[in-house]
Amino acid sequence: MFVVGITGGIGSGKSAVTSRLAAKGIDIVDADIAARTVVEPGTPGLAAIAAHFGDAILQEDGSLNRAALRERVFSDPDQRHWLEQLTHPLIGEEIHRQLSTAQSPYAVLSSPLLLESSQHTLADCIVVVDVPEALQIARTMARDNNSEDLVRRIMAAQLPRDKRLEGADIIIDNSTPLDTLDERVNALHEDLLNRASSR
Ligand SMILES: CC(C)(COP(=O)(O)OP(=O)(O)OC[C@H]1O[C@@H](n2cnc3c(N)ncnc32)[C@H](O)[C@@H]1O)[C@@H](O)C(=O)NCCC(=O)NCCS
Ligand SMILES: Nc1ncnc2c1ncn2[C@@H]1O[C@H](COP(=O)(O)OP(=O)(O)OP(=O)(O)O)[C@@H](O)[C@H]1O
Repeated sequence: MFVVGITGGIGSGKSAVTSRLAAKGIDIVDADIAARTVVEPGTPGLAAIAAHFGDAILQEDGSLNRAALRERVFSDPDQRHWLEQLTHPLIGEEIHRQLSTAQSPYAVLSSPLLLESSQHTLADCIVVVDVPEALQIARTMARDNNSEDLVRRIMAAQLPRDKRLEGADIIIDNSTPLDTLDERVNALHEDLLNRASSR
């Protein structure tokens, strides 16, 4: 399977790109979704988080209080590293499992931490969705109702824009209105079909 890694910082527009590729029948594996799967109620992942942070990190129904954990880990790098050493191997297994069932002409692995983690080794080609940082912050604040401070702390845990761009085989500019993205994604899809078939 030809695996296309799609990355970009928080709020850069990875989902905007992958939803358009999914509409063309491309199988999408999303690391953020895999990250949720491995901490669902009843999983060893969630049990380990509750044992480490205490039951106050759970909601009344026993599921993870994601907002509380987000505040916790993005204000304390040690706690973030603890969470990552627990979840990243589990997320990696889930990504492998999902990629192994992919059927489309190429498969997409979308991850905010593709270049920061070993996930990039799974990708035959790396696409970076790029926007200026000010736009990244504005779009994320509008989407998640998070403070600018929290968004900046999350960004500080990710690669800076210039380093991420250095890792790109293909760059998709997502700084213009959403209706202009279709044309760019259509061209990207043709390019990826060609790369996959000529490999
Ligand atoms: C801290 C958690 C509970 C917050 O959950 P929440 O629902 O608020 O956010 P969600 O998971 O949708 O992530 C939103 C965005 O935050 C950024 N982000 C998440 N985790 C990290 C991280 N460890 N380092 C840097 N950025 C991160 C990404 O841009 C991501 O798209 C969650 O992000 C988590 O479990 N993170 C650790 C696992 C991980 O590294 N996931 C990233 C994909 S591999
Ligand atoms: N070109 C655009 N113009 C205006 N708004 C956009 C554009 N692209 C994406 N958005 C909006 O910006 C927000 C972030 O986009 P999206 O959710 O696709 O980013 P993401 O990279 O998947 O983020 P995350 O890493 O947090 O999962 C969303 O609310 C989305 O609707």
